[in-house]
Amino acid sequence: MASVFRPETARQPPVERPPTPPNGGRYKIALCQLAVTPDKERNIAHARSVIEAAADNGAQLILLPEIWNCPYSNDSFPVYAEDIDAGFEASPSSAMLSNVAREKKLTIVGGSIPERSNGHLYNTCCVFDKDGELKAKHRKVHLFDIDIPGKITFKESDVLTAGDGPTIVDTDVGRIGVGICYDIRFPELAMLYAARGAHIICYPGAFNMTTGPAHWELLQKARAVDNQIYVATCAPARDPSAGYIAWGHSTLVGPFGQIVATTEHEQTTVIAEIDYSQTEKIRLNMPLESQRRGDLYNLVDVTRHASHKT
Ligand SMILES: O=C(O)CCC(=O)C(=O)O
Repeated sequence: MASVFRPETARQPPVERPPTPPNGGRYKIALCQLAVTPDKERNIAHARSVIEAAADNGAQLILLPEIWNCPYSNDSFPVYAEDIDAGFEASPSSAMLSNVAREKKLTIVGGSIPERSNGHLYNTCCVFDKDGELKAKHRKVHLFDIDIPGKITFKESDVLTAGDGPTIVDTDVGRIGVGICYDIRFPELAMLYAARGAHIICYPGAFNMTTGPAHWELLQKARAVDNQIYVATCAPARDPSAGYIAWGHSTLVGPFGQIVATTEHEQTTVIAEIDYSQTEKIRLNMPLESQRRGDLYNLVDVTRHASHKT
């Protein structure tokens, strides 16, 4: 029996909010919109230097793009995949993130890389704490399978396996929910994170030249405003010569649905201030959580509509 959505907001008392992180929940986030090449070593070295520069500019939370260590393509995933569970020697991308997190005392939501595990490939985001410890691993739960004829066709499920759970993790900069790119299209995941007390949802992503202009900003604002929560996204920089052309536009959206900071498509780092007291204020001004009518729209009974085939 498949059941994809247990609306904790409707069925359960709200989860106790985690304590506000140090400094009243104020800190800087860096969205590192990296240029990605077919040279993995170069991508890793480049990412490291960008992260170091962001740290030197005061960032405490780093967000990287979806698939930052290789080109985004089904052909590349098996070639560049790393076995993260086999230790850092088997995963140079994770090793670098762990080292730089420890050295610079950063929380890193490490974008995503292709992961190989037990004969499967995943699109995986690793979260590191300021001691360089791997705190969580999110495997993209909704694979990007779309076909808009003449515009964009992609079928991740030809190569990748979907992850089997949401990922929420406590860090020095608060409780973070993680989704990867297409995951942002599914509001239930963001609702679940909000209900579990997340301060911010981070989505590494790589929208394209068709769905990017149509939906990228809209989806970020929707997830933020519905849940009165910070939403951060980070995309690769655009490479017009690549097989898959990314939209870029890494963005931080605040809990009122407002754009706090954003950029165009070139390689850059967006550094922006997060202030969780804003979230508290907006939730007091507009107390959606306590006004929710779970008695009217309890969505537990969705099993007959649910399908999860991977
Ligand atoms: O949802 C979209 O339009 C793009 C998603 C995507 O590019 C991805 O999941 O990698």
